[in-house]
Amino acid sequence: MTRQQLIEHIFTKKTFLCVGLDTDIKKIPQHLLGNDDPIFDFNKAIIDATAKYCIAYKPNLAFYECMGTKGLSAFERTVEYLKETYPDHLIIADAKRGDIGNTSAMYARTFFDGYDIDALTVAPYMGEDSVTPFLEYENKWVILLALTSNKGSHDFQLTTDQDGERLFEKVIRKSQAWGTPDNMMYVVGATQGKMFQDIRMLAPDHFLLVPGVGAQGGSLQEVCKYGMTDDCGLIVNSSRGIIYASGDTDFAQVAAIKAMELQREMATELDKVNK
Ligand SMILES: O=C(O)c1cc(=O)[nH]c(=O)n1[C@@H]1O[C@H](COP(=O)(O)O)[C@@H](O)[C@H]1O
Repeated sequence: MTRQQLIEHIFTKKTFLCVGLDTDIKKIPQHLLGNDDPIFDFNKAIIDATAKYCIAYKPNLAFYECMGTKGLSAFERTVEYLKETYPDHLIIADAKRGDIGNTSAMYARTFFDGYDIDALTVAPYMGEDSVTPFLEYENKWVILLALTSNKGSHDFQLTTDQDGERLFEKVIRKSQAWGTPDNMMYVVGATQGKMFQDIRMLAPDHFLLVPGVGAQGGSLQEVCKYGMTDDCGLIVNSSRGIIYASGDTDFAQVAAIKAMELQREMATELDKVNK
């Protein structure tokens, strides 16, 4: 999906919501557990219920890989279902990959050739040659970790070098020589509040993938106030806050309500942008 297509979907549907498919067999409703593929059935119901309120889905690979071949098969079926039924939705594989160049090339082949997924989260800390193999694919996106939502983001990302530059700033500054706003986004946690201002000074045009609203307590209003651009420039993810809002037979309806609530707030924010 191109940047222009992504922007069009956002302004047409009046949403920049990404629903996180962090599907945990221990958390899905009991009544699905007797099915042949409960993880896929759960995902399908969530997708059908929320598709009109979002522009992206983000399955996190950890939740599938921990179940071995069954989990990977559920992941593959979910991706196939999305591509067949909702081809306009961006699919983000949240795998946080990155390794020496020839190994990164294998990860890129897996996600961009094999699964034909639109976007992949990538860790930047092994440097340029660990990231560039992912950038060789047309109309695919690398989403580089910049300033994450968790407490541990203070351990390294917020530390300063002798010139006063923070590590996340160095990541954003240097990586702009590798990719462009047409093929690279940055992860910035919704919990980072005013830090979005600093990010926008360095990356005024890049899309930001913003996890951390809902279960982690980040504020959508604050993210929009400091991070939104004329092109929106934001994809805001919520996983647990939507998919586990009910643990009962009504889980999909309740997920739809939660997604709709976020979509309405997003529509209000998008109305403030001159487009
Ligand atoms: O890369 C990510 O998506 C990510 C980065 C980050 O800084 N924080 C973060 O929570 N995530 C992911 O975003 C999702 C957040 O899930 P919830 O907290 O349940 O909405 C999980 O899949 C996390 O792995």
